[in-house]
Amino acid sequence: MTVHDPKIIVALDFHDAAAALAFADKVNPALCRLKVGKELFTAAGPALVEQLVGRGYEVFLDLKFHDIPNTVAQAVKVAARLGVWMVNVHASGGRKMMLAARDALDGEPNRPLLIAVTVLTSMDGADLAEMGMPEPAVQVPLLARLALECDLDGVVCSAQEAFVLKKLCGSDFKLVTPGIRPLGSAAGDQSRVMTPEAALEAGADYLVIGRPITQSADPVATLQSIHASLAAI
Ligand SMILES: O=C(O)c1cc(=O)[nH]c(=O)n1[C@@H]1O[C@H](COP(=O)(O)O)[C@@H](O)[C@H]1O
Repeated sequence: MTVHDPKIIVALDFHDAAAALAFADKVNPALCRLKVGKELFTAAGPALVEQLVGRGYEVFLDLKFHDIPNTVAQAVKVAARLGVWMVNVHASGGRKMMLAARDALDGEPNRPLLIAVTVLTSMDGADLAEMGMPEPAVQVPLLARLALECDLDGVVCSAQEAFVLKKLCGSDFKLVTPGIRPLGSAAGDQSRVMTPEAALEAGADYLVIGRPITQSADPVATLQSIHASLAAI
């Protein structure tokens, strides 16, 4: 199956480069984009990212930078030079941090999309309340507006917030949604979940899916069946 501009970003949450490359060899860049997060990056580092880019994949480097503005700005600049397609920061790092990150990417010949994590999809209202924050339905739009004002390209949010955010932030503002669970798959540590079909219908631009694909007995068949379910939408 070949998909133009695949909406699925597979989270390569593997322990080592060999497992990640074995997965990358089974699929292809027309079928999915790939995400390298903290586990795999800590194990395999920038060399693995460059290998995936070299194989033609659009890579989302998900290191969720959250630090003082200068540190984050320099980190996203280095990420851009790895040739990644997308990189993220935490919106809760604030306006000055996001503006510094955005400015740092100006002039980079291969500027990746810069997006901000709003509220992690593992968190619910009770988690936020004990940190003195309002519920996701309030906090996510607030952080998404801030990211938009900082001229970021989009946010990471739950698909549960996608419909509201598309109206609030406009159709060009990318909504990247983890916490995607096909019917019947375990939620695990995710709280704000949605099926792939409902997420796309709600306005999500990209669906981040990890364990339901990578831990499936036949990951390629699972990926293709999710694509088939999306094709009708
Ligand atoms: O930035 C992310 O990618 C991210 C943000 C978020 O709010 N929630 C979230 O689950 N993620 C990532 O998305 C992936 C979800 O994986 P699964 O829960 O296995 O589908 C993981 O790699 C997470 O690190």
